[in-house]
Amino acid sequence: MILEELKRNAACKAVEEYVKSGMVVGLGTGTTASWVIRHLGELLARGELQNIRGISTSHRSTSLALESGIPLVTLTEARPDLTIDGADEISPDLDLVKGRGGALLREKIVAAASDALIVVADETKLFEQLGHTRLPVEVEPFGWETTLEALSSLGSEPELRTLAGEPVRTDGNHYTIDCAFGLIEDPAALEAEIKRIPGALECGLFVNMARAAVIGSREGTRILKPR
Ligand SMILES: O=C(CO)[C@H](O)[C@H](O)COP(=O)(O)O
Repeated sequence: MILEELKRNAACKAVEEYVKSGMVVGLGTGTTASWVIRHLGELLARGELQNIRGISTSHRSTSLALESGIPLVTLTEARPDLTIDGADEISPDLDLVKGRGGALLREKIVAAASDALIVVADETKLFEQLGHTRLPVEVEPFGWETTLEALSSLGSEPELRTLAGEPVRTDGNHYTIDCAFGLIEDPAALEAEIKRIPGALECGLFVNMARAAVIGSREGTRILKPR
């Protein structure tokens, strides 16, 4: 089974298990979250779900939601009953690393405003400990070099995210610094340390936020709860 099928299976199961008619749903960003948006659109078109409104976490997800026929609202108008989003790493406590897709600040704002966060992923995202991939930190472009130095002094190897030699801009017009910390012993403590840096707007550690993870694997799709 190819990875894309595992992501799709997880996304469809999460929608069918957790989304009820009338809900406001936070729409994540990334390839797995895209399957969530498509499946929500299909169920709405078939009348199996009704009166769903989405709150999007990125321009990409906004375009896909509108193409899929999902009416969108903003956080000014409503709060999500739940958010379904992908992740780059998932620990047994369901702590997460997110942000490889460049939307972590808006994703965290929407997830924090939701009654529940449900993660969707394929089985390659499960780890005993977080820190196998670089931890993304969304930063203010002004003085980003000093923010990079501060992230380095926390013990990471930080790297500004670039494309064709230019800094990549998030939807909020910020930069992202990807930090190699190695294995992370205490995600909550690291998150707190990073957030003390003035130019660091938000980091990709989502600690104690996910209520469940729906995981697509070759043996089937399963739902994990925090350990
Ligand atoms: O955090 C994210 C975007 O900021 C994504 O949810 C994360 O990178 C996972 O993406 P994918 O489902 O494409 O593997």
